[in-house]
Amino acid sequence: MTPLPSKTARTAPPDADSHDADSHDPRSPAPDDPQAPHAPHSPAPDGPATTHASHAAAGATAATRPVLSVRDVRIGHPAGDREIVHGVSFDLTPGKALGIVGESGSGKTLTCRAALGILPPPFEVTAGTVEIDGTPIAELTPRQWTELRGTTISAVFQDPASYLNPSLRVGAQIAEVLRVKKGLTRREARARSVELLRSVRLRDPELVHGQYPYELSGGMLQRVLIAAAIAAGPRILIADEATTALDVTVQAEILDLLEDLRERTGLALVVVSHDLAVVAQLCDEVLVMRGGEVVEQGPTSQVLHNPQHPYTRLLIAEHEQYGLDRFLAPEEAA
Ligand SMILES: Nc1ncnc2c1ncn2[C@@H]1O[C@H](COP(=O)(O)OP(=O)(O)OP(=O)(O)O)[C@@H](O)[C@H]1O
Repeated sequence: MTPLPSKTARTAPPDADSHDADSHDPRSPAPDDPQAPHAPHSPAPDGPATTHASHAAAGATAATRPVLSVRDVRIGHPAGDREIVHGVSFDLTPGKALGIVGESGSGKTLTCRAALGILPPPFEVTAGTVEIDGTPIAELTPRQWTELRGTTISAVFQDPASYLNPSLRVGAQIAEVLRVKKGLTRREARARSVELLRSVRLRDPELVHGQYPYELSGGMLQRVLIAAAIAAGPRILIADEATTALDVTVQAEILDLLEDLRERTGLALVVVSHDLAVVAQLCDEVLVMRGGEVVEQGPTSQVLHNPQHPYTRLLIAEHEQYGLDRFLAPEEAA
């Protein structure tokens, strides 16, 4: 657990540049075309404790129109008749951040993977819809997915080393994203990838650009992966336990970086973390999962200060042992 000040108490230095930089795990395999069936949204009969306000489509402006909309998504193994995630709904508008917390195995990662169209077989979205920019992802062709990934939606997962090609210099891997996704020339891509490495606050970006993954620490690799993930200027970034393996100082720097991107570029964030401190710092809204169910959902300060579900209270109680009050702003600590 990482005691950190709340997002209202932190300010991010405006030095990072990235929004028209780029994208996604350069080595990640092109996922299959998600042909998951989808059904019209219907409210869960016994839904979570929630203060989540759904967006009225009519009259929504660009700023209030969700870039990512998840509607009662259920994930399971159709052949085995086994449902793992029992209905998740949220809307994410530009510049907003949603935190997903909950116990191990509660379905956080599968929910993210469903939104990215990369559910591991044999799992499928068995009901509900995911829309990116108003388009149901179940209708996307593989080619459309290829275009969207990195440029509209991108992701950073734990264990960055497994997402980078060990035999290629890291700069070349970011440059490749820029060439493929942004059509930059080799020279432009190199310059831009150095800029990106600088934007994620790597101290000697020129040097790092020419290094191989094995030459970098875990924190440096995670920054490289973030640089790759934002290189094509995505509008949505899913960070799944992206800072979990890092030491406290590096974690704080990366959270600052994400917050900065969100504020400066309108990047919409989904942050999966077991750490309520991370969510308190970054997220406007939080969704609490347990056993594949959303047990509580609402504005972060409200959920953390006035939890309605016993499991949320338990999570908070566990964190309080580590000083929850230290990462909540005084005015929030009602
Ligand atoms: N590739 C897979 N093959 C088989 N089962 C899987 C796979 N991925 C996830 N599961 C199962 O699906 C359930 C939900 O997993 P998921 O990874 O979404 O949980 P999580 O909340 O992200 O957990 P954690 O916090 O430990 O990462 C778990 O029971 C898990 O064992």
